[in-house]
Amino acid sequence: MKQSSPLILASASPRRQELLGQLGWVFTCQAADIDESPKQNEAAADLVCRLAEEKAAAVSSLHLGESLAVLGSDTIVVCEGQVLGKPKDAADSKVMLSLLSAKQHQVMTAICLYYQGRAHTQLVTTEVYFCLVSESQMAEYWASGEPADKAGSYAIQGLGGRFVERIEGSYSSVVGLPLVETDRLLHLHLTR
Ligand SMILES: Cc1cn([C@H]2C[C@H](O)[C@@H](COP(=O)(O)OP(=O)(O)OP(=O)(O)O)O2)c(=O)[nH]c1=O
Repeated sequence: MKQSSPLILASASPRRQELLGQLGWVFTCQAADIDESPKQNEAAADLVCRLAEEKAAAVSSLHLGESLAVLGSDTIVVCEGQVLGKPKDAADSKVMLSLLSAKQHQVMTAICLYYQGRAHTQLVTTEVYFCLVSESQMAEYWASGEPADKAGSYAIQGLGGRFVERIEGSYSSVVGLPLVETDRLLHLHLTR
């Protein structure tokens, strides 16, 4: 069956592009340029949902009058009530990995499908358990270049996988796009 509406993934992330590709939907990509700073006293769940919605809405607004669907997504790491985005530098990365070391934290990914003027949003939370990470491992890891564009300063799918003892929840959500929930959301509102 033909897909009902063209679909745009509002993202510059090659990981999200690859994950959405796994689901077999036909789509194009367009990066959303939004301010990702949190509001004062904004809860983590509210922040990640708002950013996914703003990414989808921002790309939608570039296509006014066109009948298309836009999928936005955002990922944050939350540990002991602190929200971790992407690290600014090596020192910031060390602070983040020290916080995560030998502890449990949450990875929250929100997805938002913007379609026919409405936002359909879902939050997926995964529990991640880190092993002890030494200072030399933190420095070596920063030097690899991998943590720089990753929320919480690690990538489970890369070298950072060595820090992850176990997870409870969705692996693909930690990488940036929860496969089951995204497919369900798209099927609910679009046909193909
Ligand atoms: C925790 C973790 C995060 N990440 C990534 C997922 C997200 O791409 C990134 C968090 O930044 P985001 O701001 O969610 O996304 P992005 O800037 O990469 O892409 P865009 O806004 O254009 O869609 O961290 C991993 O790749 N692996 C991990 O294990």
